[in-house]
Amino acid sequence: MLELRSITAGYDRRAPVVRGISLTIEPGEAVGLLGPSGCGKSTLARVAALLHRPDSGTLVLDGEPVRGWRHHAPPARRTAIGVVFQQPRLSSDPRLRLADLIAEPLRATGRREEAADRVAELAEPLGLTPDLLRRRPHEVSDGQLQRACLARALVLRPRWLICDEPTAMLDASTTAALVEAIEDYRAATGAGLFAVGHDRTLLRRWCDRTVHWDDLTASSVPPGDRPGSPLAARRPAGAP
Ligand SMILES: Nc1ncnc2c1ncn2[C@@H]1O[C@H](COP(=O)(O)OP(=O)(O)OP(=O)(O)O)[C@@H](O)[C@H]1O
Repeated sequence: MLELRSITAGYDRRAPVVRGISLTIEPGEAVGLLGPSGCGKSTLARVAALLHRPDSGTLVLDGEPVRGWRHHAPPARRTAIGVVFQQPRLSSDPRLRLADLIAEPLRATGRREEAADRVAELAEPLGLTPDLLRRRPHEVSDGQLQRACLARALVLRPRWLICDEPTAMLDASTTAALVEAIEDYRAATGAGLFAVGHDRTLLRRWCDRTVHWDDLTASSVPPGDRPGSPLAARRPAGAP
């Protein structure tokens, strides 16, 4: 289970962008999160991916509260989660050929000898030909690079996948290929998915359950403070 409990997070402690959000994803469940641009979805996804330490609240991963973030997270924790970001170029080392980019997590965890087999296994269903695997990021399209980034996210066989608008800039056929690859991976491994996006139709098709940012925010605000509440209307201006 992946549980975000009362998470408050952001880039300035005095003005957090995520405020007291709670969300639970059951093992193997696919949950989509919809919301307007700039509301804090990516920030929450980064917290769930152990990439952004929240100001307060708890992330419980497979029954254990997370205490370390980024490079302070224990390797077993980090490798339980695969992440795909919106912009593949920002998350790819431009010096690496696609085959090495996909194998990067294996090298980083001392499993270099598995690289050749695992890259071949992942590349074929994603349409990454041997020719593409030899190229560097600037020599491939965004869609081809995003396919490689998805393969990299799957290479350690994570139990959880966090996808932050991975198909936002892609055409319909690349989107379909990525979604199918993720669905196949989940069917084969039972991995859970937390997908953030704007595309309601895609998320609804892809996920077991879709939640809207406003609903998460509403449930984190005491009833009397919610917009439209008679209690909120009666509250004097400036009252806490
Ligand atoms: N590194 C950062 N430093 C300061 N502010 C940031 C940083 N990253 C994001 N923000 C701000 O935090 C807020 C939430 O951003 P976030 O990327 O989480 O939103 P989002 O819901 O994912 O948006 P979108 O759907 O447009 O990707 C925005 O106001 C954004 O400008």
